[in-house]
Amino acid sequence: MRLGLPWQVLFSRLLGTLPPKLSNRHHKLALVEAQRVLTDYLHGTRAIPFSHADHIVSNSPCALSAFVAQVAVPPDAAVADLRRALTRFLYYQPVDEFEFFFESIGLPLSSCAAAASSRGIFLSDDAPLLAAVSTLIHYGFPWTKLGLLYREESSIFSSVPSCLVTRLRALEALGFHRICVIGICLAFPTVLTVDAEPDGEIDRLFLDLRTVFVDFSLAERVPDDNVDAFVQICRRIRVFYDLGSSRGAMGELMGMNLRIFLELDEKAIAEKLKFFIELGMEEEKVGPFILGCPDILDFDLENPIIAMPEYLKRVGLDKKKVILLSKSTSDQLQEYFDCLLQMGIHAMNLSASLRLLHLALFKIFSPQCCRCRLLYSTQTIILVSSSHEASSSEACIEYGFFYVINHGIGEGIFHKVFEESKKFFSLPLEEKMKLKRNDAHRGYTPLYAETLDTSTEFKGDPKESIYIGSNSQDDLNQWPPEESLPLWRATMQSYHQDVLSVAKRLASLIALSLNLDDNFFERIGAWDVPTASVRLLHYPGELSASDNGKYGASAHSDYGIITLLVTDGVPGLQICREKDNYPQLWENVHHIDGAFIVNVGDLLERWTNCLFRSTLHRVLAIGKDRYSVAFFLDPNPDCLVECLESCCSDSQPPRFPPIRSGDYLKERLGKLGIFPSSISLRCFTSSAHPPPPPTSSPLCIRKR
Ligand SMILES: O=C(O)CCC(=O)C(=O)O
Ligand SMILES: [Fe+2]
Repeated sequence: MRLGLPWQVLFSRLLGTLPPKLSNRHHKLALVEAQRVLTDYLHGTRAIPFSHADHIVSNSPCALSAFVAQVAVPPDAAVADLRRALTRFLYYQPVDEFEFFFESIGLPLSSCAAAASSRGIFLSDDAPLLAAVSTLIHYGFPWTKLGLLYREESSIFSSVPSCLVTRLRALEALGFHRICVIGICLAFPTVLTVDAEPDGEIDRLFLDLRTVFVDFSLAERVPDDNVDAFVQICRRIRVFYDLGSSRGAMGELMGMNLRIFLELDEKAIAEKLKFFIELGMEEEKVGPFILGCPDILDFDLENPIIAMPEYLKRVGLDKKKVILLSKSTSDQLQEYFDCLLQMGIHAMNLSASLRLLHLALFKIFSPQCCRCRLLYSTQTIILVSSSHEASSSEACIEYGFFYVINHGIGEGIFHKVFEESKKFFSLPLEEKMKLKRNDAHRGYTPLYAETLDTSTEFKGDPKESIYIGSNSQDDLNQWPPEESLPLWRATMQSYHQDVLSVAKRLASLIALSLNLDDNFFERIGAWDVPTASVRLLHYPGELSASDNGKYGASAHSDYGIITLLVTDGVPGLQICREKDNYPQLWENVHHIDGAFIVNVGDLLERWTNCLFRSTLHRVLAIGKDRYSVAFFLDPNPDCLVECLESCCSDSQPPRFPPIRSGDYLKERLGKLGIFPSSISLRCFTSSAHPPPPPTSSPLCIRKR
């Protein structure tokens, strides 16, 4: 039976003071002596291992004070008398050892009372608990943190030690070092309670943690003896799962946002997640959403005051326009604002603008949304299904990169293309080389055969690819033998046809956004000779030592009108918005299932006099196999590319002379050095290409 604490002691604890039995000096002395006496008692009399006894007593100051308070000693007693009195007291009135134990492992008084209610008072009566504690301490768990495990999963302390060891070793086998394992267990105590089932909750959690700590090298960013830092990081990760994110689906997004887990406050992260949940966003989507546009975490969501220009910037207005508007009168501002409202940003009360702003953000992911802008990140989403010319032009101006969803191509089709692509790239090299890229620019390019950034000292990008040109010039294409890949040809032809139609619709939207007719490109004959190609790419995960410092695809901009890219979800694609800045700032382009990542090519940049930006991009080699499928839409070689009237003025004269698309592409591809300069450009399209030639080139009088 447990002995209750005397009421005076309980009362004094509540008040945080002790009965004034001893003078201050004596009280301190008594505490030191009590610590010694109790440690000896627990070890010598109660047979607790010495190091445990020491941890227990030296980490339980409250229980120790309460103990001293019960012992009647004359205020001027000598040390020897003090010791004798304490020892005698213990002899007649044994202490509740659990109270000391729970306090020492970091559990508050209230929880230790509850936890101890069903136990006796002697720790040695609970052999499984002592065995579990020994196992954990022996592994390296800090004594004072064991409470984190007990509070959540007290069953750990009745587990068979060999099971605990097996679970700890299983974590090590996944590539986590010991301190990292301890951090994971302290933040996710359940992992010590059951073995991971394949594809079960714990297995999927490990998958994410492995991606973050090992693949994205988070573990290397933390001193390897700092358990607290690992616990904190894991607790920040856990916030996402506790608030609805799916285990097993978050690793890469988390890996791309290491800053959040290294720096931000756990509570602040939780508040941001809850903010969107309260707005009505599905819990499962909130985590990916925030990690997809992490700037949100730096923004004060609770503060309802936001300046109008700031607001306009955040709803996606071009910065230059905002600066102009900031100089306008408040009436003009209001007028402009009303105009924005009519464009679909919802009727709003200014004081509630922030809330609505986030509603607008949230809508991006809601299926019924009619207008989509992702306001905080590099990403803009356009729905192709209705006319969104305003958004498409802002996306092209601001970033040169944006996403397109609701384009009508089902994920099943992407899946098939990736499946066939993987089959092709896994053929023996000699088979693939039989389809080596021909003069019509169709066929296979092996690893290292191309360097997109010709200025780099590293030659040969570690990627392989195959081009498939338009169906109408099918005779120029090169197909793998039907016996080895029976579905290949039909899959690629049908994909080509589907994406061509999306790309043309997108080009119409772009034309509309430039105040041109939606059939502008048709009218000028840009599509007369179909010059569009699908390019399947494979970046091998295993790289050789000589690949050190190389990018899967080195920095480049694409040549043509637009590129529509889909990836298998493995990260790596990055863009640099200001290529002339030093150091260059590279931003990740995240994967969105089923969305095309679209970027503007150099010819569209020339057409628009640099209003639309052909953004520098590259692919990191992250040591993982990566597959992507690009679709390049270019104008027919005879098409004249000259500055659009709507894009120049007296103050903004044309920056580039008019040029035939074919001549431009020929010049650029010539610089790649992979084609004889005499080849006809009629039959091939542009592709991923090296960075622009030096400004001395007549073809490229770039200003940005
Ligand atoms: O693989 C990717 O994500 C990008 C490929 C690319 O930029 C290109 O082929 O031009
Ligand atoms: Fe590219």
